[in-house]
Amino acid sequence: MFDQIPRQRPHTPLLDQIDDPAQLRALPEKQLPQLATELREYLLYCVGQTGGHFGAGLGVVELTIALHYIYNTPEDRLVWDVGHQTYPHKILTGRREQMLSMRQQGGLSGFPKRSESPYDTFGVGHSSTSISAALGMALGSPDERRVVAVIGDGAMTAGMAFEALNHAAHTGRDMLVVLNDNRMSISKNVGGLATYFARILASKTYLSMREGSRKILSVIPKAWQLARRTEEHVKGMITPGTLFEELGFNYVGPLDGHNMQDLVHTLRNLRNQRGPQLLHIVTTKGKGFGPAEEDPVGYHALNKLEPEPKVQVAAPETKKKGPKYQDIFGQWLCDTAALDDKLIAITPAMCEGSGMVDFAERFPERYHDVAIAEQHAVTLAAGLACEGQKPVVAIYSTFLQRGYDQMVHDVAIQNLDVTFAIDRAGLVGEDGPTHAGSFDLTFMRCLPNMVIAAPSDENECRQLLYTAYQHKGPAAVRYPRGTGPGVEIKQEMTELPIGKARVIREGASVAILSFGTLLAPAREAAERLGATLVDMRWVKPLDEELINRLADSHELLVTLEENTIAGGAGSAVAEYLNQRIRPVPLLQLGLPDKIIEHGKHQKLLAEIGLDAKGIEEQIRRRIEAMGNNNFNGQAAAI
Ligand SMILES: Cc1ncc(C[n+]2csc(CCOP(=O)(O)OP(=O)(O)O)c2C)c(N)n1
Ligand SMILES: CC(=O)[C@@H](O)[C@H](O)COP(=O)(O)O
Ligand SMILES: [Mg+2]
Repeated sequence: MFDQIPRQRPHTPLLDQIDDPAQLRALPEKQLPQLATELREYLLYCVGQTGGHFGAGLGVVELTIALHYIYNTPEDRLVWDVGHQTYPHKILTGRREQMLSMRQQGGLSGFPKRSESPYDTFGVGHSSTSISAALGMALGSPDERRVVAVIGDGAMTAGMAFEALNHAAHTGRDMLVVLNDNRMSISKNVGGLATYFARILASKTYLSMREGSRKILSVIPKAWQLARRTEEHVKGMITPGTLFEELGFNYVGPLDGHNMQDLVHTLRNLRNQRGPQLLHIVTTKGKGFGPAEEDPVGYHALNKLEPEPKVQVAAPETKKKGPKYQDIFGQWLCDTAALDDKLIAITPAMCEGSGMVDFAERFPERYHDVAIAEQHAVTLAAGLACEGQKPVVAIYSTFLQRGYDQMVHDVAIQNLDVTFAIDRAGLVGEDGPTHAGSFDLTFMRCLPNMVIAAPSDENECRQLLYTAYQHKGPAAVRYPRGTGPGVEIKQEMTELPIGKARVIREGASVAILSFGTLLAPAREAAERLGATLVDMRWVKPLDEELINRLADSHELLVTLEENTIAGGAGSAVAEYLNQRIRPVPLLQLGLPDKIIEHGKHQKLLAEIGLDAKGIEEQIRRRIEAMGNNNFNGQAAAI
């Protein structure tokens, strides 16, 4: 057990010999526990240096070694669910010396990524895709290939996982699903499935008998079939794997997921079993690092350790960071719930990240963590709205993609009073493209009945959340990961006019129409260009009266959004301008139509021209392209 995160690279002589799993498979089995110790210590050191996902990887150190030891990876396919637990996998598959580049621009992705390694068989990041992908690989491969999906108890709560289990059983294809049950999602895992798993683990009779039989089994593999027949006779008494058995899987478990010998022997047996197999292992999230075992929520992810101070110096007065947008939402939620008992808040397993811990504690009867079930979260809200409640769905932009049909079919078409608080809108930095909220303005803007707000700062976020909540119909407010520019937040909540923008500065020739939090860099660019600057506030409905006025009095309109340009807020303005008799040149700035890899958020924005300098430069290039003689405006002269 480690209780400190090593700040110097630990001595790992055995691990240093493993540059690929073939070298791992050449080790005598008795050396595997030592390898696990070294791998765990190296993982602690690396994540201490870089930050990133932490507890989940510690929990699968033994499993990762056993899987690569028994399966002929990458020929045999190993598909990880979510993928936040794959740092040990990356270390063992040739990337040990690249780990200090984790989640940095140009460095390793924090999730499996096909372009990064042949051992990363499937790109993940969103949960519950592993069984589907693994089955697809199995059906698309020669029979002799073995395919394994590793899915957590949290990811197993998503409907998609059961869609895949259902089909896998139908096909009867040989495959293994390893259910890594640590009783944790990011928060504690919730729901009937979690309770069911807990009952299995608590069934002492089952465990002692199975433990006993497995002890025999592990040394006499041939007895495996005999014991299974024996077990059939007692199955009536004990129902640990019933759920999966009834779905057509052969259930094996629960197994101690940190017992290397059991894992190796059981996987060796299972590798040769025909048909769909499910191995249920029990692990501890954060295993081997005391503080993470004690606080698996807090150690789900880790910021990189501050370098140890050479000498104790008073920390310089650094600018106090403002609150995170998630906490502005959480505060608004509690304040509004105190005023309106019809408010019910829903999160699909992202309580902490959505800023809802306080709300959950203060209003437990009006708080629903529905587990990893975004589709259900949205339609649950629709059902609540049918009964006159005022549900608020707190959801990351990227995860809302999973509940889009429900947003269309169950909320927008029925014009139900559901408020969507959409966090992580825009680029999210180190989590990369699987987690970026790049598309929500595009996929929501086309829905009838929706109103969509894009606040530009912390106070606007609070006021627009209040306004959207008061609106009697489907309403969305999208805001980014992290903190804002640090404006004063008015406690008083005011209902703002829907579809009305606010002019920030009057200029000439160029008018910048900013949608959301890029208003800060836009302000700098506008001042340098002498341009008009507008905080549009609403993507839908647009402030058409103002757009007309600006189009009549400026030579170039510029839209700005941290959403894909394709179909985004700027496209809404373009569609509106197309109706005018006198056209006006329009420049749409936003996320380009390409995958933007992981890296520091501000650096990524600068690279795509969405920092102040880039915005100004893109506008100047457009002015030049218009031909300065056609452009009499002041901006051309600067
Ligand atoms: C569709 C989707 N929703 C939410 C998340 C956020 N998320 C990342 S990890 C995680 C918990 C996963 O729990 P589990 O599968 O049990 O893995 P563990 O962290 O316990 O190893 C969640 C909710 C996600 N990645 N994908
Ligand atoms: C793996 C996963 O999907 C979550 O852990 C996600 O990375 C959380 O993102 P935030 O750090 O923005 O809450
Ligand atoms: Mg879990």
